[in-house]
Amino acid sequence: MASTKVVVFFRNDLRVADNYCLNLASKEAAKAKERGDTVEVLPVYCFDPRNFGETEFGSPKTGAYRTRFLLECVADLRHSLQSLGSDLCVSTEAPEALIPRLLQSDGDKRRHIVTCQTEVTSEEMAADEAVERSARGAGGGAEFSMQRVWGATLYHPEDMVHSIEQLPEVFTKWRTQTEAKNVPIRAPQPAPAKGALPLPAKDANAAFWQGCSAPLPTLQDLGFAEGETGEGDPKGVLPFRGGEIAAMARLNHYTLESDALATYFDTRNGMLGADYSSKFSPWLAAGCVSARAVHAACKRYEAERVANKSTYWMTFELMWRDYFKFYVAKHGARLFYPDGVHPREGHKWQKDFSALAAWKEGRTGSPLVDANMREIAATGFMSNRGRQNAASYLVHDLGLDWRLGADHFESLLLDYDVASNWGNWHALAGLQGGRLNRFNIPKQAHQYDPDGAYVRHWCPELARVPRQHVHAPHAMPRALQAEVGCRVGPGGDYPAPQRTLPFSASEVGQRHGDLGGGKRRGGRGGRRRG
Ligand SMILES: Cc1cc2nc3c(=O)[nH]c(=O)nc-3n(C[C@H](O)[C@H](O)[C@H](O)COP(=O)(O)OP(=O)(O)OC[C@H]3O[C@@H](n4cnc5c(N)ncnc54)[C@H](O)[C@@H]3O)c2cc1C
Repeated sequence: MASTKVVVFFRNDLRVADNYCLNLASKEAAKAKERGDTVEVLPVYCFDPRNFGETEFGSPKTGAYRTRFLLECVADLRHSLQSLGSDLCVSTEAPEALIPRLLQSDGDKRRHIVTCQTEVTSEEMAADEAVERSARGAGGGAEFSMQRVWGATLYHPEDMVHSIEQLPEVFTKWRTQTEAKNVPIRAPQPAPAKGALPLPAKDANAAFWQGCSAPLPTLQDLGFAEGETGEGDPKGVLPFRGGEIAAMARLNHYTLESDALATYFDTRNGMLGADYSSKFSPWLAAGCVSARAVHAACKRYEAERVANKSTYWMTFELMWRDYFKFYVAKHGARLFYPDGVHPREGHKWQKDFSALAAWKEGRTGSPLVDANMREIAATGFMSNRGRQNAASYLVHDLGLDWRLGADHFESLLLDYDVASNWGNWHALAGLQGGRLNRFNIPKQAHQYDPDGAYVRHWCPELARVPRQHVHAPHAMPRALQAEVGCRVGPGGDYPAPQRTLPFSASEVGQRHGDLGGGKRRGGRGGRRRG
């Protein structure tokens, strides 16, 4: 009798519903059974040591908040797989070390399949190439195939107007083409049926069973200090919990339970509270929910409640997420320019580490930037409005290397996604062509935090600063500073503003006109007010 083994190598697709690799495995298992083969489906998750070291700029590659969230996602996935009659083998080894051991077996006629979600970024691609090399050699003559399945986006590349190689360089062009041609969004698929993912016999495949009975690592096993829990400050927008069940609860909350989706267009530039935006991003990034499942929930909401600009806008935002994935897939790697020199502009980015430290710690003297930087440091989350401003400040006001900012976000963000993070930073740094998106921070602060409620939330030293000074406390007379308990400057309660680069003549129009208004993105055609 022949034997088939299918390894499902999970990474950023930590769910059972609408999981293309699990569906592939269940189909392969059904075919093998039909042929009369013995068949094993071996779901695997590795806390890959490469993800728990340091980045090349010296930040923890995966900070404590995201690690805690990830541990919850993996625990939830294991539980869901068990309820389908399957299990999850967990390891702290690199996948290319573990997976070959799962494939070792006796007998002559063997088929080995390793399936994983297609990745488009360098480190992830290198990891699955290493798995492919080691797994191919492991079976001692077994027939081997590595099956990468596209699953991370709303649109499938095969359905698009153009191939990824021909992706328009500008988001708006891609979006309008996609909408004009009515490119279909595939329907989400259900989880495999109970029993569709057969496990090995209990006395076979010891390496697999060992990984299934292994408890999940703790934060300390993954290198975090004693006492580090990865829990964010309760002042954060939401107590994010990892896993598919929590993702579904949030999806239901934002749509049918609270009707927040119906006003999303008007609230999406907020910074305080749970429902100004969907907060789907951490679950999307870990793959606890697919973009297609979010889209399907929005369509259901439209059918049952209301269809308006807000309900459309959620799909619009998911298209941004898609676009960055496709853009990175087209251009490759992390869009790094190794010496910091952009080939088009010959611009040399600065590396002023004391200014960088002040930005990271939220003591730049610009309250909007500081409040946002303190929020991300305390919780692992920051609103889109905050990210746009904090990034613009680092790049255009301080003139620092954009990669230092992207690296810091990579370390801290709960929703870190390689393409969305590096793609947004790259765009904000003005490296995707077209107009430079420099934000006028004081103007943004007055527009999006008119009463200073947000900056006071994260900068308690501004608590008693009057509304008219809250975004520029340094401009308060000394007597008023003393009266409200906020002395500005060295040795005081709040820092004086850092020295920032002047706006150039060509930016003045943007500063006072263009950039004060709607939510914008980098790149030509980035205007966003509908
Ligand atoms: C410098 C910078 C770095 C960023 N890094 C990341 C990141 O690592 N991971 C990440 O998911 N998003 C990133 N974003 C995009 C955006 O800020 C977040 O997706 C959003 O704030 C998450 O909150 P939400 O789920 O409530 O968003 P909502 O406003 O509710 O949007 C719904 C979904 O649309 C997608 N989306 C919205 N805006 C964008 C965008 N600009 N780019 C890509 N997708 C978008 C996200 O999947 C989001 O969950 C970054 C933006 C900037 C400016």
